[in-house]
Amino acid sequence: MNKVMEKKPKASGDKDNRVITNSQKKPNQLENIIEVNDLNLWYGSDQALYEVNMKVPQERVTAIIGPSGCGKSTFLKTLNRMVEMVPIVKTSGSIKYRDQNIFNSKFKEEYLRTKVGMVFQKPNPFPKSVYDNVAYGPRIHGIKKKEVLDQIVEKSLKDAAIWEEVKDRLHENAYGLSGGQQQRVCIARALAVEPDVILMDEPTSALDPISTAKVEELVQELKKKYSIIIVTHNMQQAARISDKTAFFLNGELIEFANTDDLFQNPQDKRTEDYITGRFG
Ligand SMILES: Nc1ncnc2c1ncn2[C@@H]1O[C@H](COP(=O)(O)OP(=O)(O)OP(=O)(O)O)[C@@H](O)[C@H]1O
Repeated sequence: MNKVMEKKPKASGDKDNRVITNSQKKPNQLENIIEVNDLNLWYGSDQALYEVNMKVPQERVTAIIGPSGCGKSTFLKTLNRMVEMVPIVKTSGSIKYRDQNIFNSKFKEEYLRTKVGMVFQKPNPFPKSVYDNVAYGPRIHGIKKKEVLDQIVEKSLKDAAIWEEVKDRLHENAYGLSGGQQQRVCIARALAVEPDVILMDEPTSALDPISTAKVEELVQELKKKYSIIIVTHNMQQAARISDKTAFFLNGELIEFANTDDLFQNPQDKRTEDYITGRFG
């Protein structure tokens, strides 16, 4: 049974390869928007997550790191129950979103998906105009008035830092945009239904360095209003943009701490080995 390590000062260790972070935040002082308690998950008879406990702070960036196959994406997709689209999935434990257990039968999945939005690894705009991509969710929620939709589209595109680039191309197909622009349109699409939490599954892994930098900057802006949980293979990225970092290994949450602490003073030898590049 895995419990996250308690923080204690560490005497020594090889720090040569460690990632240096610049976050000065104190996320522990914030309210937690999501609380995961004793979460286990199985794909059929194969267990993929073991007794995960995590409190996700509000309006901060939480990074999920760990080697391939350790359960990062599974964990992320469990937070909005998208993982249950795989019919053989079973879970135990609880995940509370604003103090309500999302596994409770009374908790509406559509509401959860609105409040806990998701952005995927590869930009996946619909084969529609930029405008229709962003207006898609609000229209499903019954908003029909053009002026209201216009406002939502503009605000969402502005919040996703893509408005200036697309304001004259709103009615062109989103497929005509660059990959980085498409990803920000997808972020705008997620924002248009007013989520609280945005799950990002390696959102920059298909992007070039300039587009990656823009999305990273955007994440820093978005955390003023949203809570962000981001899976990344890139430890430098986790160190640059996150306030808290969770290290997963073989389906267990090995360590969850303020990003500075996790990278500079890991409490578990496995975390230290991973962040110093000894495996993974
Ligand atoms: N749809 C599925 N059906 C069965 N097993 C699955 C399914 N999706 C993932 N798994 C298994 O669950 C475990 C965790 O996979 P997951 O994709 O969550 O890891 P990950 O850390 O996100 O990996 P990566 O970094 O390579 O994307 C792996 O053993 C994987 O084979």
